[in-house]
Amino acid sequence: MFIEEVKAVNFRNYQELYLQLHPRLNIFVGENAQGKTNIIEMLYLSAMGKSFRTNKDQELIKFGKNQAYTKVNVKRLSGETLIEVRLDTTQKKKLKVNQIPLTKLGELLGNLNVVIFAPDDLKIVKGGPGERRRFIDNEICQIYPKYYYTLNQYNRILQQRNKLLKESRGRKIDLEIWNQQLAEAGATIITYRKKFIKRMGILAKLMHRKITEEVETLEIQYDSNVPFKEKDEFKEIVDTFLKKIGENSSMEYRRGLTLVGPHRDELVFKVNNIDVKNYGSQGQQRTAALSVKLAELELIKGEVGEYPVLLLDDVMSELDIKRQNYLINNLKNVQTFITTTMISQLNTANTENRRVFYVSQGEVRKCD
Ligand SMILES: Nc1ncnc2c1ncn2[C@@H]1O[C@H](COP(=O)(O)OP(=O)(O)OP(=O)(O)O)[C@@H](O)[C@H]1O
Repeated sequence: MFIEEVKAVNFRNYQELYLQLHPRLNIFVGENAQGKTNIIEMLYLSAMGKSFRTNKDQELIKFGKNQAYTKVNVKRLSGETLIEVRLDTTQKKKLKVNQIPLTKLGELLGNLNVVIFAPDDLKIVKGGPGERRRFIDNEICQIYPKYYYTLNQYNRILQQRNKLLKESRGRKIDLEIWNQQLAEAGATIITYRKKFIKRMGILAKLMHRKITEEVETLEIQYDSNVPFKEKDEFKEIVDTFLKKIGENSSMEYRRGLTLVGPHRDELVFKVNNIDVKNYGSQGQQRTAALSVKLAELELIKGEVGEYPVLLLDDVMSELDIKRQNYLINNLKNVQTFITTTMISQLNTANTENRRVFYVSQGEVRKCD
């Protein structure tokens, strides 16, 4: 799939933006703080219904304005999809796909698939477990939109259960119904994560071998808080979940908190058998994160039948020339957006296969 056209009004520092894009490589060049990332953010918003930089939609509206509007045309094997987002300082955002208003954010997911790699993505490897869970959940949502509802449902049950535990002030209360609900929603999440992480691990390992020229081996391990066995299916995971709740019950009452479930899952990245979060070099951490992102391209293609769009925000300067070239020259069938401050950093052998845009103070000019 690829994005053919983009339109935006009063989005961040753009009063009006209209772009016709290259189906393969689009490079946005400009000095700092000119609006390059804002374009990536707008594309991400069209895919995910939210920004990757802020949870506050208001921040996306141009200073001094009350509304913002974005529109992207996506060409897919199945035809064309038009995605519109309307933001308002006084109302909830409105989403439309092919001119039909959506009632839930979840309905947007899957219309435009994107993979983003931004400087912050180093957190996937370097950050806390919450960052890794958020990353995995976002990826699964894109491929299986139903997962989004399960996550919401799980979080609602978790909140309610935590509230009851807190209010009980250490006294035993009847939580049986809540335990069952938590275990079922939780086991659904674990089943999705288990399947996804296994496939992602195989692909990321392959990518990582290529990028490191066969020198290093990446392994990704799903360290679930509910200790399932490899062969376990949903039913067995529910049973293990309930058993673990039973074992931790006294502690839960004491602490007034749910201690069992996928909200405490962890993901471990190992390079040549060493935990890269704690012992890896910066370069190893970055390469591990990049491999995961490239694996996602293949994963999404496997599920939806075509490559997603790749958004590379300001990452080129962090990579050595070999790795930059790998990204630019080996992703031939993937529409890629790159932001950079220096075009000379990029070695794009085939100049016909790309479009370069200069970005300056919220204005974009196409070059060559
Ligand atoms: N809501 C807003 N309204 C108007 N301008 C905004 C808004 N939000 C951010 N900006 C402006 O957008 C600019 C930042 O844009 P962006 O983050 O895309 O920069 P960039 O070109 O990617 O820079 P860098 O190379 O430093 O990453 C800043 O000038 C900022 O003041």
